[in-house]
Amino acid sequence: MSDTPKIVEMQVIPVAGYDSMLLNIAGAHHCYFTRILLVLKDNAGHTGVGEAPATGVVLKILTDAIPHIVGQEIGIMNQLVSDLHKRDLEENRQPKPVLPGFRPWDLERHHNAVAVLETALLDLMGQFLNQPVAQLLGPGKQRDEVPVLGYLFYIADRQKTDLEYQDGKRQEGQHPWYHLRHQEAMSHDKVVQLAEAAQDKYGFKDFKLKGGVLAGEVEIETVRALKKRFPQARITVDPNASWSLDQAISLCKDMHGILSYVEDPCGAEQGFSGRETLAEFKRATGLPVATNMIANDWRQMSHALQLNAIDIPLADPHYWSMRGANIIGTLCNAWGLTLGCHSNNHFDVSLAMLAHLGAAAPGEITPFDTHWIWQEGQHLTKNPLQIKDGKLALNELPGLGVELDMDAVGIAHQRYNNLRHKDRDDAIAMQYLIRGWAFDGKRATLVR
Ligand SMILES: O=C([O-])C(=O)C[C@H](O)[C@@H](O)C(=O)[O-]
Ligand SMILES: [Mg+2]
Repeated sequence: MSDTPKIVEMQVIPVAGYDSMLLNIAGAHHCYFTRILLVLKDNAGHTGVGEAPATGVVLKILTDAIPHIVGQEIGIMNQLVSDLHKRDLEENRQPKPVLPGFRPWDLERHHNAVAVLETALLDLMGQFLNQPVAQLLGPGKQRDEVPVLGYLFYIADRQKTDLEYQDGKRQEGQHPWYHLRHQEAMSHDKVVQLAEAAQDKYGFKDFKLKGGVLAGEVEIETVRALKKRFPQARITVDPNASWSLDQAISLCKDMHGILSYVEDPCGAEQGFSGRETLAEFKRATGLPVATNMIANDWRQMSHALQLNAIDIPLADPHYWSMRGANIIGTLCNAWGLTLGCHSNNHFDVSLAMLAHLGAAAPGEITPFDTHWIWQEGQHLTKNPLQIKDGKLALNELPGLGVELDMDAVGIAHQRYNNLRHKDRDDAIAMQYLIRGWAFDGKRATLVR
């Protein structure tokens, strides 16, 4: 009946890259971060790719899916994606226990497999139709360039560990960013210095500070220092819901004109859900609220919207999926909200995913999060997109516009295979700084 290319091969390739000792509520980033590449080949000679965070669960779901995908036509991509979604739902039907070690990204895991399959299929479909993925989403391509923000972290002293962090040794003619991103940065001045280097290298107009690390008052001072140095910038802080509602209100109520919006300042407490406390925070401070913690699927989103708890959903295509996140963008545009995008450490396939998502978002968007500046230089594709002038510009190619560099993929895959800990666990590096350190979503990482 139909005549679209058939999928002839599906590969699930876990890969690892280097990271800096970035601090967040869950601890310190390990010297390695891990991702999964999903690679589909069709009988028209095209290769479709997607990237997702690497976890054993997602690897298994994808590997189990191979016999269901190979041999199918890309023309039934919607059905292939929804069948995986249904199988995924079956597996996740049992309510998940909320464990004491439950970290922000644990919420998202089981959606990653569906999202990465959809991305690789969209990439194939785009190549078949000779159109960029952005043209296949919702209203089609709305812009050629997508604004991204400078995502800043406090950085711990890697020399207190025996882990294999890169030292970022200064090299003749190299931009200072490549050195600074590996060095300790725990003071306001050091974070401002990081922002200056990132701004100089990538042209950022806006910044986000990852909080939940030091006392809230100290983090707010860092925000003030950033705003003083970059008065035109939109600045936000994200303590990943570690502040109490009262604390969040008292820290932020006088920050109008300094904080443009606040990301997950507080969360569930005393019998109230995070959606309820964010709604109260918004009413009490009048500051716009962004989230990647309490509106991560349609049911959560409906509660968040009914409570008027959020202004900026950070719709990450790695768990909303490209099309799901695009629908959030459409909803934002129609309802007076603003689309943003969450990220985790990622390679350059994900960078292209963010670019296409942003390019297809109708209306105004807030600059997207991306961790790419911490990884830039470790590409897995030929000619990765560049952040210039604080923006990601789409290339002219169809699909996602990426071509894997299989030598680089092979090295990153070998690196993954050699790892003892393959799933993200920020407690490992953190325990070098504080013996026996354990995650507590309500206590800043270093306030122990
Ligand atoms: O906005 C966020 O919550 C994030 O970017 C989540 C990430 O996992 C971040 O906390 C990190 O990289 O440590
Ligand atoms: Mg966040």
